[in-house]
Amino acid sequence: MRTAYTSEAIRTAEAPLLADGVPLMRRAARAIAERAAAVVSERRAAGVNAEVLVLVGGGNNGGDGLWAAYELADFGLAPRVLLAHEHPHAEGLAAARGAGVKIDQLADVDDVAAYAGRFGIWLDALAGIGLSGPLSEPLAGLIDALAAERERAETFVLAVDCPSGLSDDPGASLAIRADETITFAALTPALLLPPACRLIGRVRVENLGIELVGAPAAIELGAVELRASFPRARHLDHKYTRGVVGIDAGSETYPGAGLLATRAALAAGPGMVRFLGEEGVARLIIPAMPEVVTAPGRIQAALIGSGTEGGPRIAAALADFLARDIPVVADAGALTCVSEAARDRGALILTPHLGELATLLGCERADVEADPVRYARQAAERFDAVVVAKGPETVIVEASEPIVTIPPASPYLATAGSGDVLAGVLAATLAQFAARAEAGETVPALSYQAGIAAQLHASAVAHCPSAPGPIRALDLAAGIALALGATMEP
Ligand SMILES: NC(=O)C1=CN([C@@H]2O[C@H](COP(=O)(O)OP(=O)(O)OC[C@H]3O[C@@H](n4cnc5c(N)ncnc54)[C@H](O)[C@@H]3O)[C@@H](O)[C@H]2O)[C@@H](O)CC1
Ligand SMILES: Nc1ncnc2c1ncn2[C@@H]1O[C@H](COP(=O)(O)OP(=O)(O)O)[C@@H](O)[C@H]1O
Ligand SMILES: [K+]
Repeated sequence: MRTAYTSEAIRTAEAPLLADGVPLMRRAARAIAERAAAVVSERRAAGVNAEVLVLVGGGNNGGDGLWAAYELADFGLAPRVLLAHEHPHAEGLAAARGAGVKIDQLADVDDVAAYAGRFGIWLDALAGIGLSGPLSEPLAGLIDALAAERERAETFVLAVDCPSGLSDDPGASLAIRADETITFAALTPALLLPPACRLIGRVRVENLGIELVGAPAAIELGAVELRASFPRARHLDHKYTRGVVGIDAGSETYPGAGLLATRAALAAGPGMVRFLGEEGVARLIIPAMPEVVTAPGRIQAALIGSGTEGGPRIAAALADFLARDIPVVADAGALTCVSEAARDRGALILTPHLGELATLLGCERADVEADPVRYARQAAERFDAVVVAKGPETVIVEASEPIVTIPPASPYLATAGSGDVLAGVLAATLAQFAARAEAGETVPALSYQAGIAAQLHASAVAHCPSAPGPIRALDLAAGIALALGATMEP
């Protein structure tokens, strides 16, 4: 599991070490310089420009850069420094000067893009976790110019702590895209969450002995958590203790969604799947999946809406499910039926893709794509719900819990029916955790459970016969059972 902490939490954790005089900056600089030296060697071997420019801002991030320049000079690599601030870190500057590093002032440079473009490697140490508020000038203009030049010249960028401009806010986008980021203490939310996480390249965390305390701001669940947390059948289980899921999905227009969601729910291993949707869809499901039960009865979690366009019947069925005080996944058409007022009811889990999230909030899709976390948070608050925002990255928001995401999944998941499969897996997963909770066991938060389900969905791709190529949703549904089986191997 990867975790991200706010810059405030990181500062708090650093404070006692700094008070004890632990040389954190020197350690950070050493790690950066070692990695930069390795990049120099690789580029020299490839016969490409390996001249190093260190971009230095006014805070301790710039201090890291100056000390890294000192170390690089010590390695005999003759880096150059561009000071973007009038008052850079004094000790770092003295050390770099003392080591013979050539230093330029931004004010003396006519065309900064042309100047920086002469170097093959940039160390971006303009700003780190000390950034407060939106970027102001002259830093904003400098980053903008260098971000464009970097794409033109195919410079290798090594970000110090974070691409300058990104720390806490994953919606920030003004930054120089990095090939690699070396971050200290811990990841910050922007390094883990979209869209900022797309700008950081390969990331390594140099902990420097800094111990973070308290809950992280965001977590990334992966294969390890899927294996460790997914409920397994036990000797004394019967079908009701394994979890029963109710599904109302599919319609005359989109019957396939009902089939896919039901097939995926079965594959995710609950004790029973009850199909409670339209009769016409049930008539297709039963011959294909005879283990599905159509009789009403007890359920421990529900899915409603995949393959429907909402409307009064879905709205009433959603209200019925919620009145049972069980977790209810509202997908696709059911998203048009959720109301802000609902209280005293079971947990509501919304699974919008980014277009549906925009519709739900009455805003533009482009705005949601530019900052999915912010809008998922808004929806979670407004509808008192857990929001699973689907897209190139999955972002799951629940009040008072860390934001949950999963590692990058195959883009072939972007295929019709893939969301129906996720909805089925999610409801079946929630039913299994709910059954455990009923038995008195402590279970993780719903957002964590949903993250486990999303990871199972993503893992199923590798079990499709056509993987790593394009997949079809029906194979994905079958792949769920195979993925789950693989995680249960001893
Ligand atoms: N606390 C420590 O001693 C350690 C800190 N480290 C480094 O220090 C960094 C944090 O240092 P600082 O707290 O000095 O802060 P930073 O160096 O990250 O940022 C401060 C600089 O950004 C500018 N700035 C802030 N907000 C701005 C805005 N909205 N628009 C434009 N410019 C803005 C400030 O004028 C200042 O020049 C970390 O990211 C890390 O790189 C590491 O050396 C490890 C130890
Ligand atoms: N580019 C991508 N990379 C990885 N996963 C993606 C990408 N685009 C979409 N997905 C995933 O594919 C699924 C698509 O769901 P959805 O849009 O509801 O599809 P549908 O309604 O057609 O079934 C979601 O789980 C989403 O996170
Ligand atoms: K930086």
